Amino acid sequence: MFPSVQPTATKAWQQLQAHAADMQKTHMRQLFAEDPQRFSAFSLQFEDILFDYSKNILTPRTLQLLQELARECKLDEAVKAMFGAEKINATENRAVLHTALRNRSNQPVLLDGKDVMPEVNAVLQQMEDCCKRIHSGAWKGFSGKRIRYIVNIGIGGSDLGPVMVTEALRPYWVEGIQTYFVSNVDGTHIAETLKKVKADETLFLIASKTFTTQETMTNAHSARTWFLSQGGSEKDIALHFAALSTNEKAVKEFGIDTKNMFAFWDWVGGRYSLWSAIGLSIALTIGFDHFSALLAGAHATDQHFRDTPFERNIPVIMALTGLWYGNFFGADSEAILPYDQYMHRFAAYFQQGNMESNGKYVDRTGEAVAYQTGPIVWGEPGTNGQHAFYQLIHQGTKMIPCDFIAPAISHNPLSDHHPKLLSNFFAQTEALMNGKTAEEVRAEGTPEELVPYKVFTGNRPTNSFLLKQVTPRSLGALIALYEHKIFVQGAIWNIYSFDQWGVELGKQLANKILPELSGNSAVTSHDSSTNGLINAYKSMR
Ligand SMILES: O=P(O)(O)OC[C@H]1O[C@H](O)[C@H](O)[C@@H](O)[C@@H]1O
Repeated sequence: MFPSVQPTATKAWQQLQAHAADMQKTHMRQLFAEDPQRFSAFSLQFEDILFDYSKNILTPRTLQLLQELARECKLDEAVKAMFGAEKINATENRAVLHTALRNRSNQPVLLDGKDVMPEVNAVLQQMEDCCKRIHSGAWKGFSGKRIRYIVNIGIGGSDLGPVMVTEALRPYWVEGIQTYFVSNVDGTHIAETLKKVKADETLFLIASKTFTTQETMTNAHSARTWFLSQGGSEKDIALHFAALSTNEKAVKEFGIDTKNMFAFWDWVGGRYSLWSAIGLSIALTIGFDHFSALLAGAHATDQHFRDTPFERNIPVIMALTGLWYGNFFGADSEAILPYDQYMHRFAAYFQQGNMESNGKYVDRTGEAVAYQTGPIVWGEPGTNGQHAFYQLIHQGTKMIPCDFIAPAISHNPLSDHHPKLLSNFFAQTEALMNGKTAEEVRAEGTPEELVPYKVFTGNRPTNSFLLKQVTPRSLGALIALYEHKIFVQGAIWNIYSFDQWGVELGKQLANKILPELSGNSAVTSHDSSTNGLINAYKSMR
C-alpha cells in the first residue's frame, strides 16, 4: 500500500500557499502578454485530443510546486498500487482494476496471484456473441420476431455511464435498435418507457453490481410483471431478460437464466463500470466493434497516465490545476461544458464519478481533513449554458474553473451551425480570461453610470479540450482522462476514492420509513419535521 501522507504537512503545500498569495494578484492577461509562447508551453496533444491549459492562473513555478506536491504525496506509488492490483479500496478490501477491463495489451493483471484477464476476455467474448445474435436477428423473442428494443434497468453507475456514452455516440447507433434506460424508482420512468416498446421484441438488461438496489429491483419486477401481462410466459423470460451483475445467487433467485448473466467483479467500482458487462447496453446500441474502440481509447489513456512524467501527463495536470483552485483559491465547484449536443450527459456522468469518489471528509488514517476535497461538479452543453448560468461564471463572486470540450468536426455539418458553435466555444474562454476593463467599456461610448456593470474582471480559469471528432475511441480516451484526474486528486488528498459509504444512511432510513407509510395511523418515531411531512402525506393521498 502506498504511504499515507497528509498533503498540508508537505513542504510543497507550504510553498504553494506562499506562491498562491502572489498568484492571487496576478492576471492571466499579463501572463499572456509576457509570454507569446504560452499556448505551446501549456498545451498537450494526446491522440486526437488537444488539451490547452494555458488559460489558468499559473506559471512554470506553479506547476513545478504542484508536481512537487504530487511527488511528496507519493502519487507515483499510488499509480503503481492501482495498476498493480493492490487493495487500495481498503475500506472494502478491494482492488481497483477498471483499467484491466480495457487492457487491450492483454498483459497479465495479477490479483492475489491470479491473472484476471482470461475472465475479462471471456465476458467480452460473451458480450460480442450476444451482439452478433441480436444484430443478426438470430436471437428471437417469444413470437419469433427479432429483438429491436433494449431496455437497460439500472441506476447510478449501472445507468449513468451507458446513458452518457450511448447519447454521446448516437451517430454510431446500429440501425434497427432502439435503446431506453430506466433508473428512477418513480413509476413514471418505467411506465413511460414501456409505452414505447413491444414485449416480444424487447431485451431487458437488469444492470446492478449488487443485484439488491431497491430502485433497480423494483423496476425489474415491474418489467417482468408487464412482460407476463403482454403475452410472455415464465419460460419466455430467458429470451427477454439478461443480468449484468457480480451477484450470481441473486440473479438466479430473480429467475434469470445464468447463461444470460454477464459477470463482473468486486474490483470494478460502480461508477467505473461502463467498461465491464455494464457496458452491454452500449455494445448492443453502437455495435461491439465500436465498444471495442471505446475500450481501446481508454486503454491508450491508461498507458499515457501510467507511463508519462507528471510534466506532460494530462490527468495529472487536470488534477493539479483543479486542486490549485480548490485548495489555494477557495473555489468549490467546477463546470464541465461540452460544446457538443450529443455529450449532454457528460457532466451528469462525472457528477457521480467525481462527487461519489472524492466527496469525503475523512482521510486514510481515519482523521477528519483540514482542507477541501472533492469539488461540486456540474454543467450543461454550450451554447445553452451561455443563455442560462454563464452570467455568474463571468461576473459572479465565485471562481468556477471550467472545462470547455468541443469537436472540430461535427457529425451534423449543417450549413454554418458548427462554425457558429465553435466561435462561441473560442469566444467564451477568451472572454473569461481577458475580461473587459473600464477603459474598454468607456471606449465603446458607454454612459459613465453603466460602466461598472459592463466591466468583466476576467482572470477566470478554463481548460479547453479540442477533439478532432467525438468517436468511440476519442470518447473512451476522454472519459479515462477524467477518471484518472479523480484518482490523482484523491491520492493527494489522502482519501479513499473508491468507496461510497455516504450514500448508505439515506437508504437505511428509507427502508425504515417505507413500512410506516402504509395504514393511516400517525407516525411519531421521527423528529417533528419528518413526522409532520409523513403525516401530511398520509392525509393528502
Ligand atoms: O449497480 P448497483 O449495485 O445496483 O448500484 C447502483 C449504485 O447505487 C449505489 O447506491 C452507489 O451509490 C452507486 O455507486 C452505484 O453505482
